[in-house]
Formats: sequence, C-alpha cells, structure tokens
Amino acid sequence: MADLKLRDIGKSYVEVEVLRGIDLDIRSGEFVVFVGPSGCGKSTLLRMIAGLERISRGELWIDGQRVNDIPPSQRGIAMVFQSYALYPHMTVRDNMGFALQIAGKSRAEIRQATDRAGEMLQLTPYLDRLPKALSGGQRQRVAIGRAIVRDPKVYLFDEPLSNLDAALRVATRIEIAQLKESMPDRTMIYVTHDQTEAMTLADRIVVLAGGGIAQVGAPLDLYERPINEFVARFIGSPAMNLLPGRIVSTGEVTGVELDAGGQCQVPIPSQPSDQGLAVNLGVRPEDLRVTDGPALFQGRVDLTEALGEVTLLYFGTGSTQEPVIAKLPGIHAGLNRQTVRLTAEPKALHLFHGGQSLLYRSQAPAPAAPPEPPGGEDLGPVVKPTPAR
Ligand SMILES: Nc1ncnc2c1ncn2[C@@H]1O[C@H](COP(=O)(O)OP(=O)(O)OP(=O)(O)O)[C@@H](O)[C@H]1O
Repeated sequence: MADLKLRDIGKSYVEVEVLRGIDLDIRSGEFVVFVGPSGCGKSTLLRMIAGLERISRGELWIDGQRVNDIPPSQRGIAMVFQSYALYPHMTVRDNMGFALQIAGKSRAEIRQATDRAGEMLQLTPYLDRLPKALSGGQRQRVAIGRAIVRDPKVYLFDEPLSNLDAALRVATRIEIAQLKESMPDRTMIYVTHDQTEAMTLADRIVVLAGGGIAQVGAPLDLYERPINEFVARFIGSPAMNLLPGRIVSTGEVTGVELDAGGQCQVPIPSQPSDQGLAVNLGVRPEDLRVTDGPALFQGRVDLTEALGEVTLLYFGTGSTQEPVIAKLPGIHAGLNRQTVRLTAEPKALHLFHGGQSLLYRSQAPAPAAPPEPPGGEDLGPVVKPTPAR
C-alpha cells in the first residue's frame, strides 16, 4: 500500500523549464497513466518519482514520507523501462533474481520469489532460458518479473510495450491489466503514447501539456467531458472535429449556428450575454452519422478509408483547416466523391470558447453577489473546475 502526493513539483534543466506546478494525489492501489504530446515531460515526471531525476522544485511524498532526498533504492518502487535491458548471459531466473541477490537474500528466498513471478507472468517454462531464446513479449515479461520479485509498493512503467509489435502489445497489455488485478493494493504509474493502453489500463489518466497538468480524470470522463480543446483532441482517435460558429440562442439549451451553415441545439447551459459568442462546436468522428434531415455538416467526401469494421470519411482535405472526419460503422466505399449530410445526437456535442469547454463554466460556484455582465461581450475567463482527485 502506498499513496503518492506531488506538491507543486517542477523540473528545470539548465535553461529550460520542463515541468511546473504539478499537484497530484495518487491513491494506494490506483493505476494512473500519464499521457501527453512528445516532449511534454511524462518520462521526466516518472523519473522524478523513481528518484532517477532530481526534483527541482516542490515536494514528493510516498506513503507519508517526503522522499525528495531519498535514493531510488529506498523509495519502495520498481521501474520497468521500454528497453528491457536484460543481462544476456544470465537465465530468466537469474535476471529476475539479480536485485535480490545484490540485496543479500538467501537462495531459497530468491527461488521462491522468482518462482512466484514466473507463475504470475506465465514464464515458468522459460526460467532456465537465456534472453536471446525469448520473444520480445517474453523479454518484456521478464523485465516486469524483475520488478515483481522486489515486491515494490509502487510500480512505474515507462512505455513498456512500445518495442513490441501490434499483436504482442495487445497480449502484453492484457497481462499487465491482469497483473494489476492480482495485486490490487499495489500502486501503478504508467507512461504511454498509446491511447488504447491509456483508456483500458487507467483508473485515472493525467494529461500533461505545456509543462503542467491539463486534466486529470477517469478515461471516460476525459472522453466525454474534456476540459478544453487540447484534451478533447488528444483523447480519442481520429481527433474530435471542431466546427467554428456562434451562439444564436441561450438558456438551458444553447443554439449554435455554424459558419459553414448548419445549426444545432447543444444541451449545455449558456447565459443571455453569450449571444453572438464565437464558439467551436466539438463532435467526435464516431458520433457523426449520415442523415437526410437537417444537417450539422454537409460536404463532399474527398477520401474514404475502409478499415473493415469502420469507414473513415474525410471532408475538406484541400483547405487550410483540418479536414472534418466521420467514422461510420461498416463499409461505405460508395460514398467517395458524394455529397453527404451529417448529424449527431445533441448529447454528443461539445462547446468551446477561447479553447475552454463551456460545460465546466456552468459548474463553477456562483459568486455570492454576481456582478452584472458587462454589455454582453466579454465573458471573462472560463473558470476551471477543481480537477477530480
Ligand atoms: N538532460 C536534459 N537536459 C535538457 N533537457 C532535457 C533533458 N532531458 C529531457 N529534456 C527535455 O525535457 C522535455 C521532456 O522530456 P521527456 O522525455 O520527459 O518527455 P516525454 O513527454 O516523455 O516525451 P516522449 O513522449 O517523446 O518520450 C523534453 O523537451 C526534453 O528535450
């Protein structure tokens, strides 16, 4: 059992500030996944938790102990890297047991721990093999086994599956999920580029961007209620479409007229002063469907990609703006070069102003005496909610 508290953590290299103001509580037994664009500092944050990078600012607490100055070996953590880095001349069992040998454990203890890890990872038949006689997936399992034998309170994974091919990634991802199930009180923190890994493994996802935390939440929370356009487009593939428009009617349901001509009603509350406000309507490719009725979007299909279970339709690929993408179940090759009308359920729509979701503004606590809105133009900043803990 170990919880982690990150308080105002920052990291600077000589002239570059990579991370700042990271505040995060990770509960005992939680599986937390860090995602974000390349270079946003995911690995740096993980390495600071491991003790492999110095923490420039702020405090890190593991299990109630401030560990900023505690060496990695005394933090009760084990880290699994992308490159499995096994000793080529040692058997699987010796690779897994090496840390225990260094720690001075008895042969019987080492044997018991490596037997148990071998069983958990289905490596029992391979314990006497050298790494070169294993597949990539098996080698990565040995690397995980090396962490398991130490029985750490916290497991850190830095893109452990990125060297594996697609099929092995899926198989090993499922094994990691099962591993978590079998160790419910162990805390796991996992860095990945892979959306599916993040969505399927995480209890909570932490989206890092611009040196800080953009949003923290359960995978479906981030998918259904992204706090801003960045998170909206980062979670989900292909990325959410953003259609520019303006608010034409306000209330519990907001009317939006799109620059391209479509109209829609969005069940997100707005105030009278929002009338005329420039917004982006967000709609995920998978939420669009073809209609004969009133359309949210209408255009000529420039390209279709048939992926088997779904077809992707691309619109406006020639313009400077991002193409609009629809993801329809089934095969729709006949739609190529056709003009298609698309719509979506109102509850699948998102509204953004100045990059921030209007959904969250409505949840902000009302001030004791709300000031009169000044003339209906300036809404002021969209208030961020307190991230879920
Ligand atoms: N030793 C260093 N000196 C200076 N800058 C560094 C150093 N190590 C990392 N950085 C910078 O810190 C930033 C964050 O790096 P980090 O590897 O944590 O990103 P990441 O989000 O894990 O990226 P990726 O997804 O590409 O692995 C990058 O811009 C990187 O160039």
